[in-house]
Amino acid sequence: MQAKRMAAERAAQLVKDGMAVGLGTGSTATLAIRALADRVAGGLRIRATATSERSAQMAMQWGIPLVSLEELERLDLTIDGADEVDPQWCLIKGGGGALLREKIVASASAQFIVIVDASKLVTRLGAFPLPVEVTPFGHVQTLRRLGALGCDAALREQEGQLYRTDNGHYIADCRFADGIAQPAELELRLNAIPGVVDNGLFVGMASRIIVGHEEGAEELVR
Ligand SMILES: O=C[C@H](O)[C@H](O)[C@H](O)COP(=O)(O)O
Repeated sequence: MQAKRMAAERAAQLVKDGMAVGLGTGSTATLAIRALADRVAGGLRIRATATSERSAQMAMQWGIPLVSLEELERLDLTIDGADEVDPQWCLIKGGGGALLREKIVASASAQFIVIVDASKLVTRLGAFPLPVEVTPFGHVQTLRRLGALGCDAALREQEGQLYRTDNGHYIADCRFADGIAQPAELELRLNAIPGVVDNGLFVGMASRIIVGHEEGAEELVR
């Protein structure tokens, strides 16, 4: 947790007065929301929009002024975690089920700051099952077509029920036995399947990657 905190606190320092900020989802993003809340309590003036109901709840509780994405022309910066980061800065996200809103918010941001601990750095994506958000309608067909792309696709469950995202969809966690060789191509192929709303591959989106360690944080250089 300390390493995640180091990355989160470094990212929170990048936020300047007057910025519109996207708040990510997950344990690392939560630490960034906390760090930002402390800065807001100290006088920083920002407007923020959240990538999940959970993050919105925390931000509200901790005194960060929230607006809907629709009220913002653009975002200056979004801070979010990731499940895997490869050497080309391609990401897998969605372990917490928030990938769709995360991708919408990140793509509306001038800067997308990714915060991770070193355990998230991989040479090839795919040891972490790729989350794909699918519509409940037709999901059996959709999963079949996902499987035809060479993965084992299983619907995510939570407490014995099918997991539902904040958008009311299911998540199919897709395991590719040999990992993901071509993330950019796979992202497009997945999204071309009817019934797929979006997938957790984030390609060419990260502006900065901050890696936390026990004693500090470093920025990856490309
Ligand atoms: O849907 C969740 C997000 O993509 C998270 O940012 C991702 O799963 C990383 O979460 P954590 O910081 O808890 O490892």
